[in-house]
Amino acid sequence: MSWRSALERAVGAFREASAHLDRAEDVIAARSASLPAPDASAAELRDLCFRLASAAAYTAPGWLTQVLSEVDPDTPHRRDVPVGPLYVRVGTARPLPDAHFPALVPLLGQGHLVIDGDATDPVVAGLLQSVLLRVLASVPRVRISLVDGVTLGQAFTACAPLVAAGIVSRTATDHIGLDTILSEAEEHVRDAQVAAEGAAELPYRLIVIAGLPPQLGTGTRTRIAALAHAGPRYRVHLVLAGWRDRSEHDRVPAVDHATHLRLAAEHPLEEIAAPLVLDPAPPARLTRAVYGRLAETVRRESTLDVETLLPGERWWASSVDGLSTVVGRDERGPVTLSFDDATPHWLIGGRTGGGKTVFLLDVLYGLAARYGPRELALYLLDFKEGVSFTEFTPSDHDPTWIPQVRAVGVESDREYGVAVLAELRREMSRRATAMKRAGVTRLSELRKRRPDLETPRVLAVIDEFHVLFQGNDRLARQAVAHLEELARKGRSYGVHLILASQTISGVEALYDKKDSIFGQFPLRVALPGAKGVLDVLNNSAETITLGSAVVNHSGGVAGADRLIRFPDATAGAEILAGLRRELWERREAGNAPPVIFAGYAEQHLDDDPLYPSLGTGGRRPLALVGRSVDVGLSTVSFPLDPVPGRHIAILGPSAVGADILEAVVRSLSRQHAPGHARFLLVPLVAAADEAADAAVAELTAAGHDHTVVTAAALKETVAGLLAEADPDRPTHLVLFGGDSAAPVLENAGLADLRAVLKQGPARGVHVLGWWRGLRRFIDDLGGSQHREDVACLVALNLPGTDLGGFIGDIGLDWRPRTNRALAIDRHEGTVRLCVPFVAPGRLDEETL
Ligand SMILES: Nc1ncnc2c1ncn2[C@@H]1O[C@H](COP(=O)(O)OP(=O)(O)OP(=O)(O)O)[C@@H](O)[C@H]1O
Repeated sequence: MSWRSALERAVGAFREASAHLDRAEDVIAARSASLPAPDASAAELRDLCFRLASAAAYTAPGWLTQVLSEVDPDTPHRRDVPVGPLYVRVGTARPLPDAHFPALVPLLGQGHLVIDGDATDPVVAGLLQSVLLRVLASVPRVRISLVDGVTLGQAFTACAPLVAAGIVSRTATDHIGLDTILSEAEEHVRDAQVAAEGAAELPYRLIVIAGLPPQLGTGTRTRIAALAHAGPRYRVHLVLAGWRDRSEHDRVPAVDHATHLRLAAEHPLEEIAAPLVLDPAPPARLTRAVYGRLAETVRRESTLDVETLLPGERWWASSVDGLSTVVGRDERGPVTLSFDDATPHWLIGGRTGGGKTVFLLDVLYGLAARYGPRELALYLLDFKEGVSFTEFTPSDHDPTWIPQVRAVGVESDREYGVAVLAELRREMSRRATAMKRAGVTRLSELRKRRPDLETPRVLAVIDEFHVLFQGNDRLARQAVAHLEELARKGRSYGVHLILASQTISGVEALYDKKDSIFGQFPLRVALPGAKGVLDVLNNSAETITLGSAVVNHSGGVAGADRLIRFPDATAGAEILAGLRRELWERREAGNAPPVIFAGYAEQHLDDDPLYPSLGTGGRRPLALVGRSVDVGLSTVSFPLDPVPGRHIAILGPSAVGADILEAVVRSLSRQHAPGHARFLLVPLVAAADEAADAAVAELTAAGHDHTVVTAAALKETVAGLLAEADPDRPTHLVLFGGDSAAPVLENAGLADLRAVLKQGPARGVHVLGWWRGLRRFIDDLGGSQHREDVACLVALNLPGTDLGGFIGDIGLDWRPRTNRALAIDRHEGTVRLCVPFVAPGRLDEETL
């Protein structure tokens, strides 16, 4: 609000208040002037009552003073906040049986109502319900807290629709609930004391206590009295029933600014010297109608549309000083959160179904609409089953993508997560080097000095990040090391993280550090059911509902919370599809679609980016076996050159072994001109027949010199291999089931095979085989001391310890799993986790 409108509003409030004062003075003057003398006639008293009733209707208009049993349930509730203090009717004063006027008490903006009886007395329960209805129907956005320590919440059962709509919190029925409410109110007062806004900007807060919970200490009663003393100035008010001395020695403290209602007294309100009939509970029909409408209005007004998060103009923002986006709204309006020096990384928590994915989508679309690809690069990683981030990638029905997204991992392996973190670290190093060369110390300076360098802010989102640390193994240690480095240095290099999880309390690996890595995550977002995201003493996320979040900029400490609501991005699917297309159409030429790593997906040779580019004439033909689990999903291949050991052994009983061998043959087929290489295909086991047939078909179609060698002819073929070899015309001996070769080769044939393994590559002969068992393979080699004879290995479902023992790496961390293989090149010293090439549909049949 501008200072001018604030001033105008204050002047208006002042005028209205002084008008109230004038009116009140008139009423008092009229009343004292016309107070009946002891012998005054009943007619005069009736006239006075009439005038007091008119004054009351004027002072407390509409819902505040009407007789509720006479109000039409369709009467609308008030939509604008009334200016000036509020009086509420509590009953009817009856100086004569036929003369009466409404009895009002000052409440909001003024003081409190204190009643000695509690809600176990139906008269008090009825009165409380009537006061509550009057206030709720008259004052929009009033914050109400309910306490009923005497009838287990029964006094407020009519409020259920309001609780469901989040207008009032669930009734507290014990001293713990009461303590929480008092703490919130005290915090409200403390915040208000230091807030820049005047108290008139604050929402009203009304605490209605239907009766104090049993075993309430004097401490709590003192707190209530203190709140009553300080509250009205900051718009905190109480309706306090059951406030009476317990005994002569156990007295309740005095409550300042209070109007006291003493039920048993001759004149229950001492300000009105007349008998008083308290208002009964409002008709249930009326309460239902009003509360139902209120709940509906709040729901409608608080339903946020994802469009409200998007800027009017796309890609206008610069990320030099950070990234900011609107994530939702609170009672003061839109809430913007940032990635900058103060809050470089965010930690988000929430139970399954608590809205984490939706919140992340809100953030990502908000950022993608504001910052173009030169300002922002996104890496999105999800470890759980689901489709969280796939909507940013092209699909069959929507070929568009979000141009800022570099890589998306869905149902990712931990190795993929570590690869992404490693890539981000490399990016930090590149930036550090560029900054040194440019002689600057800040990324913003680098961007100014070297506009030619692309240095967008990088945001990596890791959903269910705790999975990275499951296992407490080598991988977990790598993840911790990467994360620590990124968390500590990221802000200096424009690299930011969002870690999201159901809980962070289980991630001990990150707590074990001297200073917890989470200290680098000052911005916390707690969604419903979040555990460990806020400080242990901060329980504000415990009661929030779906669609809301507690945002805390101070590492989750109590007192620094902001309750926001955020829209359901999935409900705005059409808007977001439109936005995606719009951003996609704006992309620059050369903007590549994101690399997608879907953990569950098969990899096919035909879809490999390298495969179509393979041609004849290369110096070292590449045998393609799969795609690496790294950020770019690079192709895993073994170069087949004349160096000893350049043979390939695929090891493990999984039928995927045959598919890999087929991919090897097909990829080599592309790199030889017909007649320039020889393929000898040996189908030895039924499990490989399909793959062997497909390989034969491929070689036939390509016009290659190839022969299908039967088991019976294998011995003779192997015996002649070296003699017939021609280094300029390579020979590939392809064993589809190498484990079945030994019986047909017999000792002499095995000796020939071993000679081929030793001397073959130099003469252009390479053995490519699938052995279903490691033992058999080692025997065929002539013992593990000959393991160097086959330098290229693809391990499938072999126990990690057996494999580690064979390759001489006892620390090898290999846990066989479906759709994964370990590609080992002993010459290059690489061990790469990969998704092997399979025949389409293979995984439907494959189980480990
Ligand atoms: N702001 C919101 N308003 C209304 N509904 C919401 C909101 N946010 C989420 N929801 C609804 O809650 C459900 C769960 O949301 P979401 O998928 O984001 O949860 P999650 O925490 O990611 O769960 P999981 O971890 O199981 O994937 C969805 O059906 C979604 O429509």
